[in-house]
Amino acid sequence: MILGVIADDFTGATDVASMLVRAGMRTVQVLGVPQGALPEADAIVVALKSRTTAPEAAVRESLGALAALRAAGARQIYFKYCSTFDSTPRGNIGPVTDALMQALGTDLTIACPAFPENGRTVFRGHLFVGDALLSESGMRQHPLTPMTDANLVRVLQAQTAQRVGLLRHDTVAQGAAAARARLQALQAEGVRIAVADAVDNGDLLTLAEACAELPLVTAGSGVALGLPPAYARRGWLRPDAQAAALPAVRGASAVVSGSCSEATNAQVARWLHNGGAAVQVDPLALHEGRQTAAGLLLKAEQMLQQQPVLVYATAAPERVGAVQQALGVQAAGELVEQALARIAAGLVQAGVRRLVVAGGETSGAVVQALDVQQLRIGPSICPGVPWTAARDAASGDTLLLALKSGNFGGPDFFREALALAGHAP
Ligand SMILES: Nc1ncnc2c1ncn2[C@@H]1O[C@H](COP(=O)(O)OP(=O)(O)OP(=O)(O)O)[C@@H](O)[C@H]1O
Ligand SMILES: O=C(O)[C@@H](O)C(=O)CO
Repeated sequence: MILGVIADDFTGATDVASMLVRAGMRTVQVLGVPQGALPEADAIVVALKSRTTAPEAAVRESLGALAALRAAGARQIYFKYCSTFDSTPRGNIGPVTDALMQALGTDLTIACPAFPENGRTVFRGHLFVGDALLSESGMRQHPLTPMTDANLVRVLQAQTAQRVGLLRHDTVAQGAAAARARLQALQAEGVRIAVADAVDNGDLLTLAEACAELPLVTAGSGVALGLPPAYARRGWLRPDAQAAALPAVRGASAVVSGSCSEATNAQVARWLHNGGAAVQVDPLALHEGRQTAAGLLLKAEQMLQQQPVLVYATAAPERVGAVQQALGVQAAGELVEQALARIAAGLVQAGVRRLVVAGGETSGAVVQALDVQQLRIGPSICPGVPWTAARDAASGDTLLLALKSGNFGGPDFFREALALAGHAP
C-alpha cells in the first residue's frame, strides 16, 4: 500500500478514489474507521462523515483512520475535503490537519481544494467556483457550511494556531523544483500549512510531484490526479491499466435521488423529459402516511420489469423550503433519507444490480441500508463520479453502485451512467 486517504464525506471519498484509479492505482474505499484488516490495494480511501461534526469528533475519527492506514503500511497520507473548502468557523479542516500533522510528526503540508475539471480553481489563495469567487457562489447560502470568504489563507488561519502561508501560482508555473524550493523557504519562515494555487491540471501535476514525499497532503480530489505518476517516477508504483476494471453484472438498473442541488434537479428533469419511468417521493405525504416506503417500492418494482426506474425526492428549493418549514430541516432530511434507503435496499432485493444514488447524505443512508462496507473503484462516469463495485451480502452477487455528489454531472448523467455500466436501453 502506498497512499492512505482520509476523506471527510462519503461522495467526496469516491471522488478522490476515482482520481487515483484514473491514473492507474488499484483503490479500495472503506466505509468508516476500519475495524479489521485492510484489503490489498495500492491506495485505501477511508470515508468518514466528519465534515460538519464537532471538531473533537472529527479529529478522533481521523486519527482512528490514520492509525489503521499507517498500520497497513501507507507511505503517504492524504486528507481529502471538499473542492469548495466546506467548513465551519471552528473547522474541521484546520483541526483535523493539525492533529494529523502532529501524529505524523511533520511540520509542513499544503492545502489545495482546486478541481479545475469541475470549475474549482485557486489563484493567489482565492477559491473560484466557475467564474465567481467562492463567497459569491451558491456556497454562500449553504445550510451547514456557508462560505462567505474566498481567501483561503484567511479562512484556514481562523481554524488553526499554526501559521498559514501561500504558494503562489507564479512559482507553481515554474515547475515542481521551484514549488518545492518555495515550500522549503516558507517552512523556514515559520509557515506550516501552505495554501497552494492551481488553475489547471498541469498545476495539479506539478504540486503532486513537489509534494509526493511529504508525509501529509491536504486537498480536494484534484491533487490526487498527479500522485500516481509521481509515485511511478520514484519506482513505488507500476500504474495498472486495468485498475478501473469492474466485473460485468446482469440484472435490473435503478436510480435513487435525494439530492436537491441544481445539477441533480436538472438530471431528474431530463430523465422525466425523456419519458423515463419514475416514482416521486413526497415528504409531506410520507409524513402523513399517504405514502409509505413499502408502497413506493412496490410501484417501482412493477416498472422495473420493463425499464430502469428513477425514485426521487429531488425538488426545487422553494418546495424543499416549504417541506423543511412544515417538518423541520433535520426531520425532513431523515424522513426522506430513510425512505429512499429502504426503497434502494428493496430494489436490490428485487434484482437491481446497477444502482445510481444522487446526494452525499442519501448515499450514506443507502449504503448503510445495503450493509456495504467496502467499494472497489471503477471507471469514471464524469469527473468526480466513478462506478464502484460492492458485494451484495444477501445474494453474494456483485452490485454496481454510482454515488454522485449533488453538484456533479451533466443533465444526462443518469442515462450516461447506466450505459457505461452495460445497461442496454
Ligand atoms: N423534497 C425534499 N424536501 C426536503 N428535504 C429533502 C427533499 N428531498 C431530499 N431531501 C433531503 O435533502 C438532503 C439532500 O442531501 P444530500 O447530501 O443527499 O444531497 P446534496 O447535498 O445535493 O449532495 P452532496 O452532499 O453530495 O453535495 C437529504 O437529507 C435528503 O433527505
Ligand atoms: O470535492 C468535492 O467537491 C466533492 O468530492 C465533495 O466533497 C462533495 O461533497
